[in-house]
Amino acid sequence: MSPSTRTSPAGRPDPEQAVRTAVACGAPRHAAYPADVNVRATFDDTLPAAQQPTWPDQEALRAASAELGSLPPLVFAGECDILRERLADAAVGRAFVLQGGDCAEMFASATADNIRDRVKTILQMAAVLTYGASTPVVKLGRIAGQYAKPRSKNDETRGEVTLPAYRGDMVNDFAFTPEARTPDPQRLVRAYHTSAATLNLVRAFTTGGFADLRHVHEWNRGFVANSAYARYESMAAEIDRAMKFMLACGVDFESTPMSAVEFFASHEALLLDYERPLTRIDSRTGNPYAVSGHFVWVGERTRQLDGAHLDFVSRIHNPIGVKLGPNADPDEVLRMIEVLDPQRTPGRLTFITRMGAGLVRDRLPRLVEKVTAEGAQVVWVCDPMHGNTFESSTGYKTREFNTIVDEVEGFFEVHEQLGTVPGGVHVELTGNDVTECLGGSERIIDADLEKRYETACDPRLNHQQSLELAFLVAEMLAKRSAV
Ligand SMILES: O=C[C@H](O)[C@H](O)COP(=O)(O)O
Ligand SMILES: C=C(OP(=O)(O)O)C(=O)O
Ligand SMILES: [Mn+2]
Repeated sequence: MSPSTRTSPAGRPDPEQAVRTAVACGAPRHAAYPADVNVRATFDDTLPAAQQPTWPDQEALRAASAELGSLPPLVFAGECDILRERLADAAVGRAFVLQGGDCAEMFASATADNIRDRVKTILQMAAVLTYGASTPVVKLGRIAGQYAKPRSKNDETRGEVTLPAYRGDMVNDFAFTPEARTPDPQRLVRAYHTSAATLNLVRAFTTGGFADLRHVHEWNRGFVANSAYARYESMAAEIDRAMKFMLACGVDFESTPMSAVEFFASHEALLLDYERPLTRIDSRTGNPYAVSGHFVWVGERTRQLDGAHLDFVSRIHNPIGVKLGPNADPDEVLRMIEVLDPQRTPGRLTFITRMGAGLVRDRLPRLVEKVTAEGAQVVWVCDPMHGNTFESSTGYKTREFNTIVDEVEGFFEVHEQLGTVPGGVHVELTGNDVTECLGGSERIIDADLEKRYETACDPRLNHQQSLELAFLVAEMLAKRSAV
């Protein structure tokens, strides 16, 4: 029997063998996947993968992986292609990206109210940013898949007790008991189903009338009606006039994009035991896509050039991101571009920089200069959260609102000086009135943090702080488009 016709024990053509044969015959890597093959077979399992859990039960892991491999995709490859086109616009300043949501989603928090309030917050921010930027805003949730966390320590100690660190609901439970902290592969399957339910509701909210710009604008007027936010009243009034102008011109507010908006799902592609079985061949093109979300990114702790995460995202055709911290080496970043975007496909690659407010003006320019000189047209997105985390005097992991704003300002200044495009912002936020980040016009102080500190990992901007940030970023954008 020739290798290409060898059959699996079930009597069907052996897909893994077909892939091996195609690769051996010199087929390019992406063309090597026959259309009905689960591409898992082709990932390089020998590469080091940082930040993976130690699953105690390998048999249970195999079962969970097989189950994930048989479940339908959460997103359609065609939607990922549309997002890539939107991101291509953001790379050249014809759109602006707003990426936001929880640091760590939790199964128990995937309720209708929580999902609605998060979507509502993002829609409100997007409306303000659209006005400031005078361009469409690409709405990208950290949602429906953000269930795995990299950690700086493997263990957590409380008093005399040391247990494995919480690594996200996809891996273990936040409760501090040995049972809860033991990684359980069935959680991978639960993450899939919770993501499916979340995405279903997100799609309903964003296409079923909830996102009508007239409602969104009314919510924003409610926000500025609070005297704490009076300084944003003039921009809200300008938007009001613009809305009335559109109405007078006969703009149909029932139609797309005034009422049904595009909303995309993203998360960190951290857990390869989740991402690999959820990678599928697009029947239209024969190309592999991660179908766990429209956009996935590789985090600061897992972006090693010879590591399994960059290898994974190099093989999928989704638009992808890589986080870059203050120690990112410009030459390393150029090599990343070669691996991840060899064809220089517009919208394919986003760099999400998280330098810290104190370093952004010093460290970002050399990266942007080198990448630009190379001719790569990436999207530059500012994550002003992850470089600005510290422990409060009361022992909470927190961030200061003004420092977050300062990093975004630094990001805009750098791009202004270099004549390059600030393509978007990436924030950890919730629609709830939590007290996790300090400051903002509500003046949250250290002593407030204990009142509603609900995050399972990093501190999020609450609803009001998120809107306030949107108004401030809109002002920065408006200043830019005015010159
Ligand atoms: O977003 C995630 C955190 O920054 C990351 O998980 C590290 O957090 P840790 O230092 O609490 O482990
Ligand atoms: C872990 C995260 O970020 P980073 O990889 O930038 O630290 C995150 O986005 O939650
Ligand atoms: Mn985080």
